[in-house]
Amino acid sequence: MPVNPAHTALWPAPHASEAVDATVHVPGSKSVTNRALVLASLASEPGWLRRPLRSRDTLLMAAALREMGVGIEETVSSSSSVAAGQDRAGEAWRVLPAGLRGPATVDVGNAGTVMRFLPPVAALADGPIRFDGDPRAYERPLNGVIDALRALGARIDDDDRGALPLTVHGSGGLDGGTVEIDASSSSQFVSALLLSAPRFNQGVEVRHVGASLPSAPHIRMTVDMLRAVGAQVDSPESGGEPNVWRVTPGALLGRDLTIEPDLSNAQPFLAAALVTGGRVLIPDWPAHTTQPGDRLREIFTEMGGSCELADYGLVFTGSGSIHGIDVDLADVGELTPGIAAVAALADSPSTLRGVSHLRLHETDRLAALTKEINELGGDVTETADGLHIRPRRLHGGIFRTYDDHRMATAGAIIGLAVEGVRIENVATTAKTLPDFPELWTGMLGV
Ligand SMILES: O=C(O)C1=C[C@@H](OP(=O)(O)O)[C@@H](O)[C@H](O)C1
Ligand SMILES: C=C(OP(=O)(O)O)C(=O)O
Repeated sequence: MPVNPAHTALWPAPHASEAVDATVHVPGSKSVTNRALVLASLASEPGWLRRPLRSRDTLLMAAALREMGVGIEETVSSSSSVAAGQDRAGEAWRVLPAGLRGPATVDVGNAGTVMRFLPPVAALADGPIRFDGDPRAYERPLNGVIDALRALGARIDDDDRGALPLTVHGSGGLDGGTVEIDASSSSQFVSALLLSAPRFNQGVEVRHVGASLPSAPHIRMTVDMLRAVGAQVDSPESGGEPNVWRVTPGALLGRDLTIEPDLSNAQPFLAAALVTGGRVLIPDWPAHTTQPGDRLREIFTEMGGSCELADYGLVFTGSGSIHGIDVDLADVGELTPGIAAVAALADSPSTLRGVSHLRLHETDRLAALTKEINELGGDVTETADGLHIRPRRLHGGIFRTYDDHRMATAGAIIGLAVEGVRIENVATTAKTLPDFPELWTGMLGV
């Protein structure tokens, strides 16, 4: 876990001297925004994304699609068809699909969604598309996407490591068909193949053959969003075979979609209510969603809070007590850092299971959480598939983030309860939540 010397600035994490009582408007979902951008780019007519997330991961996605020829216009919507309040930020993206073409170069940064969702799009383009990214992106698994695309008819040059950098030699179309993949290291392999599949000549049948499959809600999000733009998809949830998805070839509709708030990015704010015995309202929390962050209502309730979901949003209230939890997080792995931070402050031990694949996320999250919480006096041990966390009295110190946005927000949660926590490179939250420091201090009224 190398530390980037350019990112050693220290941010004094605010300590909460009283219970928080705040309303926090959380920006749009990364996962929904980046799927919506891909689907709108593959559609046969223009579409709108309203309240898109503007963060490093989504701006990289938009830039990459533009590089391949798609028009993505920034608009301040004054359309009378937009319901009052729908466009609070006054911002939307109008997506104008066009013939996809190379040569082009895509910078994936360290965005799993960009590095996995776009090679299948590139296979549909006419011309070579080169993919490159952050050093960490070279270490993140991509073999499931590369091998599957080759099996479906694509020509790809890589260095045989099954990872970045690589060039997809698009030939203007892809045969498609049936493919077996092992997606145990990332659900994004499945999502990637499904998202572009309506444009493959034969569509696709994806058969996952690995031992386990993380992040099932994210695959359901892919299936739901495909269906919402007119794709025909068979999935295990709709009565199909387990671990098999089929997408029929066909044209996609351009939609007018308002992006839901990012519920995984709501996590630190809900955690603040839990840790301080306070209350936080997150407006626009969806009544029905495939976002994994919705599981926080149940997980943080078990850890000591209570919540009320109403038309206007979610009110989450802490009780003043924080309890440990024994929980399988395989479906909701991206919530692990925030849960670990709360667990370190609880009144009993926790066991977090089912998340060995987090070792291949933005950083090795199991190692990073163990090291950083223990450096503040904690008692965390790594298991084969998660963490054991025995709460101890913590002290201040530096909390390193390893270029991982969720490490930064985890450190901020601990800082609420522990004086003198300083977070290295809080700016790394720009990956999915550039406004995090302002939202955090705004919530605390400091
Ligand atoms: O499809 C998506 O939008 C995501 C899927 C998950 O990836 P993994 O299955 O690789 O964990 C999740 O952790 C990531 O933050 C977003
Ligand atoms: C794992 C994550 O991101 P990515 O989309 O880069 O995989 C995350 O946001 O927690």
